[in-house]
Amino acid sequence: MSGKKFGHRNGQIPDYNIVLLGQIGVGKSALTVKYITRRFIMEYDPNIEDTYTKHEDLDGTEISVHIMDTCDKETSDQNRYLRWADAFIIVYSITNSGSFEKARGYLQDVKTHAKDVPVALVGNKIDLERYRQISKEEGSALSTEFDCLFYETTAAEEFEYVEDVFHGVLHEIQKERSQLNFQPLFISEEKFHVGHKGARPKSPKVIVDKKEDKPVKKNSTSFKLFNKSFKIFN
Ligand SMILES: Nc1nc2c(ncn2[C@@H]2O[C@H](COP(=O)(O)OP(=O)(O)OP(=O)(O)O)[C@@H](O)[C@H]2O)c(=O)[nH]1
Repeated sequence: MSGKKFGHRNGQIPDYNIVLLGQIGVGKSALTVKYITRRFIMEYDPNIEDTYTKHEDLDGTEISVHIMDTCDKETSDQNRYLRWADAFIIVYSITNSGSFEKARGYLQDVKTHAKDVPVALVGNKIDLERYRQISKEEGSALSTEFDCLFYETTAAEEFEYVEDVFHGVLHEIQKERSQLNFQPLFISEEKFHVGHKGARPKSPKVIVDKKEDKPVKKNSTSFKLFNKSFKIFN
């Protein structure tokens, strides 16, 4: 325990919210559960959308990682995650070219509606190399087009494949936040601005602590609005 930093504000452990998006069957649940439990579990109910929590040590600082494993439905409301996310992981399967096209659609949506939020494009199932339909070069080119991180991975083999993805994304969030700390914070009646970026309020969310296997409700953070605009320097 010694030498570990606990949070950065009010002694609280900082939250890192990650949303996984992608076509059904690409392995969003498998990647999430592998990251949380280090185990590969074969089957999940595709209709369940959960938020999982894991405590992490990020370069000696304790953080809470919250992962929303979405289910891909035409009717689903993007607002539930767009404003909540600190980062997105957009998953496709390297064995399914349709899922790659779907990933492109998600990249377009996220880059349009959640500008400046870190994004990683992830090609999953590289253990199934013999069924590959999307080359690494195609994946990399798409990530360059959308200026985001790129990984190929598998939930079915070593934990490190999955850990690399999540740690890369967590570091990206950390980088983004440290840049924001040096920018002026504007508070207006309408909305918050941190520098040129809109701050994302915390949505009410249900945390499923897999250790305890029961949902834990978290209160939403309330914001106090002022009549006038203030400029605060951190
Ligand atoms: N071989 C292999 N199979 C995988 C991998 N990741 C997931 N799968 C399998 O692919 C199927 C779909 O995985 P899910 O994790 O359920 O996919 P999802 O994206 O969450 O999709 P839904 O749960 O249907 O919303 C399951 O049978 C998994 O066991 C992987 O990296 N390699």
